[in-house]
Amino acid sequence: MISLHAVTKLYNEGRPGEVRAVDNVSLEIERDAVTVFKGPSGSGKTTLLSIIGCMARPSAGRVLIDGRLVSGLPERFLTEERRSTFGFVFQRFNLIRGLSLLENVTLPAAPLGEDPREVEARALARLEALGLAGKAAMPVEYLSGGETQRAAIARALINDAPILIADEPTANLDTELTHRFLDIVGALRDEGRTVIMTSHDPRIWQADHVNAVISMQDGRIVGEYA
Ligand SMILES: Nc1ncnc2c1ncn2[C@@H]1O[C@H](COP(=O)(O)OP(=O)(O)OP(=O)(O)O)[C@@H](O)[C@H]1O
Repeated sequence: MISLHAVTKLYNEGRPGEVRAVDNVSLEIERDAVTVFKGPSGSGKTTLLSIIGCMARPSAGRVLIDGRLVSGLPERFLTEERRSTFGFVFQRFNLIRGLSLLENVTLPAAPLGEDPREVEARALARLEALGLAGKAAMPVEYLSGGETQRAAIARALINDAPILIADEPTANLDTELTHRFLDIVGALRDEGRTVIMTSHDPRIWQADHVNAVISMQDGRIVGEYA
């Protein structure tokens, strides 16, 4: 269980242009489930995902992962938590130009000291599942928008992290690829993984694999259904 207690995030705190991006949110997110945040642009979804994924700290409130308080951890421990617990697909994909698709996908596994051949085999299997096996050797800057997005998904999955966090993962995908993505999400959940994402896409909110949909507005939770 991921628990948020009265989480608030202010940007530019105490300065002109202060923004209350997340406003006093309390919430429980089930493990082994797929949870989707929806809501208008600027409602705080990405900010909340960043806090859950230990990429940002709340200005106030607490975040617990399986009962462990993570919101107050020193930076060193937060980095470790981030690396061992989460895989990320963010809107800015941060793929590294000049490296091939396969190199980009295997990169997050480098600090973990695994056998590179095993990592590569796993990367190729993920690329195959996402319809990208034929592009493994291609420098990432030549990939299309939708291919880049799938590359980011493959990379997020490489470390078999228990929690996958994805910000608008299907924004550039057509219906066929959206369904393929949802099948992967369903398979991850069936393997006991947790998936938390944001989406503007009704195909995602209505998908069989999705267990909970949480609506946000102005930094607050305004609806929740399972
Ligand atoms: N680094 C930042 N500094 C200042 N304000 C920020 C920063 N990041 C986000 N914001 C503001 O916080 C609010 C919430 O932004 P956030 O990106 O979390 O919304 P969102 O619901 O994910 O939007 P979208 O659907 O457009 O991605 C917005 O008003 C945004 O302008």
